[in-house]
Amino acid sequence: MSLAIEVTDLRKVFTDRRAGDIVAVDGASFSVAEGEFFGILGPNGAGKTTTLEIIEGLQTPDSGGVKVLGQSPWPHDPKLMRRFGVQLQASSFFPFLKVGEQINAFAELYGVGGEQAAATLERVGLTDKAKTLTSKLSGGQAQRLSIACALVHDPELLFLDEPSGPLDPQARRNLWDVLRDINAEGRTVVLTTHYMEEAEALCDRVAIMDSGRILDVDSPASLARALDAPTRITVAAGQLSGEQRQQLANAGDELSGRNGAEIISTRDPKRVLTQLANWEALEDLSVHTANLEDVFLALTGREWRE
Ligand SMILES: Nc1ncnc2c1ncn2[C@@H]1O[C@H](COP(=O)(O)OP(=O)(O)OP(=O)(O)O)[C@@H](O)[C@H]1O
Repeated sequence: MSLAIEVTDLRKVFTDRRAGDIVAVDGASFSVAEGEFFGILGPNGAGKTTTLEIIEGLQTPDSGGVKVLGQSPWPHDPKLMRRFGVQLQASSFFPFLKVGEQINAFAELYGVGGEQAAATLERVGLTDKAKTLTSKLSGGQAQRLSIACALVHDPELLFLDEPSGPLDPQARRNLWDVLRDINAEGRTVVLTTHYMEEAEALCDRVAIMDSGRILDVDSPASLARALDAPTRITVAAGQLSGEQRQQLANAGDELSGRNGAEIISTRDPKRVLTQLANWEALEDLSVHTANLEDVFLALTGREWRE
């Protein structure tokens, strides 16, 4: 397996006149395989952007090492920089340029022809917006244009910082489809996010970051499985008789109640679901298996807040 990125014991401290030293990145190490969809997931201020910008060569670390496609990102090597794309914030577009002009400007910057610019616009579904001013795009369209600009020179590796930050759920899902396709073409994609759902939906592996540290790295499913947490089955309260509740407890299930709901924590969800169906106690049924939120809670002792 070839590595697209290797990060070793990275550390970056900012000195703030008021707050003093802020350790933004505190000994972070991880690697990303070629072709992988990799996420850095963490709450606000975790150090995600700083880590990403160091990898991109936009910031230098105080200590530690980074290799991108086998090379250090500093000092800048134009040959290396051509091999990756960095999604700029949509707000950094020139507001008086039309969509087509904006992507052509990027294409020219990279010495890429207009045909490739048009194909990239098509790729993100913006061909019919080529003559629209960038300032008139919706949030989702602007995000897709910023991805097109980062892709126009056909890079092997794409970096995205909070790509779906301001988007509504539908626009976010459209963007996820675009990102999945980009990764399916064989490109490595690295993104930062504070949306658990986004990390779960897109990433092969996720680095969970908090207070500058990488707490764990694995696939979302493996991280959740490692918790070995019971499945929580919830139904509306008042549907189970005392005898039925006792039967569940005798089988080792834990019962609790909250907000008019009966919560059954079990190691044997199949049996419990069969029992509930037999007892016709399925009103407001929901089944919760451990997810990244539970992983974060287990790793930090804090609830996840988006
Ligand atoms: N240039 C800077 N000067 C001083 N402090 C900084 C600077 N850049 C980042 N920080 C601080 O470093 C810490 C990590 O910031 P960073 O932006 O990397 O986190 P993040 O996980 O990307 O958060 P967010 O999702 O809010 O962008 C924060 O406490 C932030 O305030």
